[in-house]
Amino acid sequence: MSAKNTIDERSYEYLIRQFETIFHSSSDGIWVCDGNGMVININRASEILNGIRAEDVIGHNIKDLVARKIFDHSVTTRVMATGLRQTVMQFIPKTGKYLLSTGTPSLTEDGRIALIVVNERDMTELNTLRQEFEKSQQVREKYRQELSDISLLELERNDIVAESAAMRRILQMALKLSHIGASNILVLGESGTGKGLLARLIHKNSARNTHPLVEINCAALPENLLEAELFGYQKGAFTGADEKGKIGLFELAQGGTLFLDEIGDMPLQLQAKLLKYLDNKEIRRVGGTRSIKVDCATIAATNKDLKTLVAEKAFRQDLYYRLNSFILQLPPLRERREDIAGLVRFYLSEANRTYNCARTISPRAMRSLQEYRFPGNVRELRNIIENGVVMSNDDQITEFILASIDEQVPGGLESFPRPATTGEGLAGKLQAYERELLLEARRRCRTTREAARQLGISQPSVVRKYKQYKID
Ligand SMILES: Nc1ncnc2c1ncn2[C@@H]1O[C@H](COP(=O)(O)OP(=O)(O)OP(=O)(O)O)[C@@H](O)[C@H]1O
Repeated sequence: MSAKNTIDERSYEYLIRQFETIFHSSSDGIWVCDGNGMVININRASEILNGIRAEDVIGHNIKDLVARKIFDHSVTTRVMATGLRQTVMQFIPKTGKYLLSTGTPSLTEDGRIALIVVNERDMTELNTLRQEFEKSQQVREKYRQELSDISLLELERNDIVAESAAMRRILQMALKLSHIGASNILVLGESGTGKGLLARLIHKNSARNTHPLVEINCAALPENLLEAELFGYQKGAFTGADEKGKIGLFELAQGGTLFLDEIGDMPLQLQAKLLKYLDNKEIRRVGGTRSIKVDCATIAATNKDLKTLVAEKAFRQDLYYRLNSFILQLPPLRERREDIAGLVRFYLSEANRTYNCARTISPRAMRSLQEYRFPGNVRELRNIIENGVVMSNDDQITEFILASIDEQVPGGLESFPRPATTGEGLAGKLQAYERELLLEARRRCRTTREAARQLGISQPSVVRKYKQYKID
C-alpha cells in the first residue's frame, strides 16, 4: 500500500467520524432517505423525537412508516412529488410531539433526486405556548364580551387587578350601581379584600364624581368623637369643642359619597342617627336644633357578619334591611386564586418602580403564593411582595417569600388554620381540611416522598390524593 493511499484512507475515516459526530450530536432530528423514500439513516435526536429505534426504520420505505402511523404525514413524499424543498408540521402520536420538518432534496446532474435530507425541529413547547395563548385570548374575549360595560383600561387606570370571573362579576355589578346612581350600597368581605378600593371605583364612575368622596372608619373613634365627626357640632356643644363649631363629614360629602368603613362597629345610638338620615336625608349637628338637608350617596362596608350582629342585638335590624338593598360581596383571595398571579406581577412591578429595583420571582415561589391561604387577603399579598423587594439582597425575592409564608403558619401543619367551608356536613368539612393540608404539604415539600413523610401517609397515597383533589 502506497503512502498516498494510507493518507487518503485516514482522511476518509476522519471525515466519516466527523460526519457521524455532527450527525448524532445535533439536537434537531435528521433523516436521510434515497430518492425513492427508502430510509438510509436517522440520528439519535430523531429516535427520541419520534420514539423509535434506528434499526426499526432503516431500510424501510417512508410510505410504510406513514402507514404504520409513526407520523401523521411525511415531508419526504412531498419532496419526492415536487422535487423541491418542503416544510410541514408533523404530529408524532407516540411521543405527543409536534415537529417542524423540512425536507431538502439533493439532485443528480441530470435532475433526479439522489437523497432527501429531512430536518426535524421540536415545536411542542412553542405549540403548547401558542395553544395556551389562544386559550387565554378566548377567555379574555369572553370576559370582554361579558363585561361590555367594564373597560379593561378603566380597571388598569384604577390599579385594579381582576382576572377571576368572581371578581369581574363584582366589578361589573359595582359599575352598574355607579351608572344607575345607587345611593346606598353595602360592601361585604374579609379585611383586605378591597372594599375601600371598590368604594372608590364606584364613586369615581358615578355622576357624583365631581363632588368629594369622604371616608371614615367607624371603628377608629370612640362614640362621641365619631358622632361629632360624622354630624358636626354647634359651637359650645360640649367641653373642648371648637368655638366656631364644626361641619361634619355628611355635610362635607354633600353631592358626593360618604364611605362608612367598618359599619359593623358603629355604636347603636349612631346607627339610629344614620337610619334617620337614610330615611329623610337630613342630619342634625351635635348640640344643634336645626335639621340640615344633605344629599350624598353612602357606601357602607364591613368584614363582620351583620346578620349575626343583628341576632346578638349589636346591630339594628331596621338599619340592616335599609342597608342591604344593594350588596356587593367580595370573596376572600383564597377563593379566587386566579387573581393571585396578576396581583403578584402588579405589586412586584409597582415595588420595583418605587424602590428602583429589578427583582423577579421564581415559578416555585409563585406557585407557593397561589396555594397560600392569605388570611390578610390582598393587603397581605401586597405587603409580602413589597417587603420582599425591599428586604431581599439578590435579584430574586423567592427565599423571602417562602420564609414569610412559612412564618404566617407558626407551628407548621398542626396549627394550620381551619378553612371556613360551606361543604355539606362533617364529610365536606373534613375533605376541605384534608385538601388544605395537602396543599400546604405540596407547597412545602419538593417531592411527594417528602410530603408523605410530613403527612405520615404513604407516597402512593399522596399521589392519589393530589390527583383526587386536583393538586398540580
Ligand atoms: N383587585 C385588586 N387589585 C389591586 N389591588 C387591590 C385589589 N384589591 C385590593 N387591593 C389592594 O389591597 C389593599 C387592601 O384593600 P382595601 O383597603 O380596599 O381592603 P378592605 O377590604 O377595605 O380592608 P379593611 O376591611 O381592612 O378596611 C389596598 O392596598 C388595595 O389597593
